[in-house]
Amino acid sequence: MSLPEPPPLSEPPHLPEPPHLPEPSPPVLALRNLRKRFGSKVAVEDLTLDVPAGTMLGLLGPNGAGKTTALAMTTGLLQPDAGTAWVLGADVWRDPAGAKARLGVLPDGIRMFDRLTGTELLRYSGLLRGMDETDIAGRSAELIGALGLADAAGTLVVDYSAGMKKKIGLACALIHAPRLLILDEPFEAVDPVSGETIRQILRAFVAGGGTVVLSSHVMELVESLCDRVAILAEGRLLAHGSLDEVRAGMSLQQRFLDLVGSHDLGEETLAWLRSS
Ligand SMILES: Nc1ncnc2c1ncn2[C@@H]1O[C@H](COP(=O)(O)OP(=O)(O)OP(=O)(O)O)[C@@H](O)[C@H]1O
Repeated sequence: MSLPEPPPLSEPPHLPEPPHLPEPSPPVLALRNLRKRFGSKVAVEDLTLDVPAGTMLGLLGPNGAGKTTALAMTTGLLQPDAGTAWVLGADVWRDPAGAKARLGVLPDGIRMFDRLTGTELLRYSGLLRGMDETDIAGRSAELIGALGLADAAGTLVVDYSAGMKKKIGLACALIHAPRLLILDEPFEAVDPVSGETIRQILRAFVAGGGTVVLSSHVMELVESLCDRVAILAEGRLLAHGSLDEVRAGMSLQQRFLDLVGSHDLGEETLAWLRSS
């Protein structure tokens, strides 16, 4: 007996081509398992973090959380006990020149060559970066003007106020137009007018494709300026991601307190301070 012919197989339905998704670009900053101890004190433990291009990340944490230690390991200022840091694919510890060429750094408690004037310090920074004199002169004048330091350009940096030192340090970090800025408390001691100028500079830098990592204790500042947040406490990363992911529907302040813990003072604490 002959079997009936099987029905002809229908043509597979024509599926539309999947949309072409761009390859995700590699992170500008990649930290892997960074660790630093000072004696028995764990300053940073197993820190792993990616910072994508064109973003501004706010690094938050209570005093002593490990922020400065983490940023110092990231910028080649402090040798980690373990782990690695890459800046645009360059290993900060194996290829320091490659990494630092793309990096602008404002360290905390900077020891600057403060027997130079502001203009001389900027020129020195530019020369260190291999810039030519004409570019240095043009960019220095622009940075000094933008940061409100024109009247102090010829003054020795040792005679600058804390806020002025912060601003000339920021100018030194910017002069070679880096791709990644790492700024440890850039707004500390800076007056509100200069603070607004710095915000504008950083926003324009990111809009132009640059990437910023900054540490701060000011939640409102991070909330209004940064699109990514990382929270560190006792050397460990408690949360990181986009601002909305980290906030999880709360204010950043509340989320921070929930994560790191707050402590209410009891009625009797410092009772002697009350005058009545
Ligand atoms: N050179 C050092 N020697 C010994 N301990 C250190 C050293 N540097 C930092 N530490 C310790 O490591 C821990 C992390 O300090 P770090 O300065 O990184 O914190 P931070 O988050 O930047 O603090 P802050 O917000 O107060 O500036 C602290 O307990 C600190 O005492």
